Amino acid sequence: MVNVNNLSIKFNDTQILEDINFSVQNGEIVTLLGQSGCGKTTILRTIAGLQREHDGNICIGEVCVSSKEVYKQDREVGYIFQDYALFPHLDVEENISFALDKLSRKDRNKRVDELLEQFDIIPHRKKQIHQLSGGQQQRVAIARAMANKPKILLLDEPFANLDSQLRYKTKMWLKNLIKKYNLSAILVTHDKKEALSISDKIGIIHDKKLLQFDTTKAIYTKPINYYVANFLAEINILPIEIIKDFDIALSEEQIAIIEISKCKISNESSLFEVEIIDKSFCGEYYEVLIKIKSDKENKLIMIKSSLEQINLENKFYLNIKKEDIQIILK
Ligand SMILES: Nc1ncnc2c1ncn2[C@@H]1O[C@H](COP(=O)(O)OP(=O)(O)OP(=O)(O)O)[C@@H](O)[C@H]1O
Repeated sequence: MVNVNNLSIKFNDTQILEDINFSVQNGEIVTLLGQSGCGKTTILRTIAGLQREHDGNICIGEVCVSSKEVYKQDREVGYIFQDYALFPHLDVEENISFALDKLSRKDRNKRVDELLEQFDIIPHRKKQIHQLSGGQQQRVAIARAMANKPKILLLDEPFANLDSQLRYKTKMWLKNLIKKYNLSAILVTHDKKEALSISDKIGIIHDKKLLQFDTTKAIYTKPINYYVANFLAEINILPIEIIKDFDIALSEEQIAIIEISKCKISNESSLFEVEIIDKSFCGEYYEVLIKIKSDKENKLIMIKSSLEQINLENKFYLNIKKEDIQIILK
């Protein structure tokens, strides 16, 4: 289990992270999501003991490891770097055994053999790193990170260098590995689909703060504000015209949103006759920008539609359900 308590970090007087709090249970996968440069990697580095200057505390299991007191080699953390950080001058076997320098030669060889077998890389044991595919390099990096049987696995953009087929397989494989060994895993990505599909919990970082930290389902269905909602889902902000007609009351701080997938157009009459402003062919569907004809704000609404069932010569309408509308903070 990992607890991050009141973590704040400055680089050269610039505040990067402020008062970050979250915890990861054993067997749990937590993903930190946020735009490039928001501080995700810095959090992983701090937990691993690589970023030593910080305020606040990191606890691993029962032990609170202020970075200066418990060094990285004693933290029981396996870190898989974004570029894998394998040693190019060492072969696969040597890369893995590098992490096991505290063991006797006999025990080290035994553990390397176990890892090569477990991660299905026996045929590659004598290969140099440049002779491996991206997927094989990643397995070597994970084998090295797992060599000392860590309690915590930190993964920085683990799928970034893999093609889409391999991404899917690796995601399932990694999820099973984390659950099998009951690890606390923290994953960093800026890919929201990846985060939703692999995580038990998600944290959204923005403007130095952890805006929301919750189970995947809760954060998706009950985002605390527009930033979180827009980060995780494809949404429309509804124009006042619609809000009034649905008899929804909004305060100054609130907006009404709806997922793009819940917005349809058809020739079936509704209160909202629409016109098409633009459409783009995207293969399986068109992205269609529409506007409610009577909307004086001229707010554009995005929908995805095959446009097949619609006769665009006739009047057509926006069909949405009141129960699909969410009221959130701006
Ligand atoms: N050692 C350092 N010294 C000074 N600034 C740093 C240092 N490490 C990181 N930063 C800065 O801190 C900010 C956060 O960096 P970090 O790598 O944690 O972001 P990130 O969210 O992981 O980004 P990305 O998604 O692009 O990898 C960036 O502005 C970066 O330039």
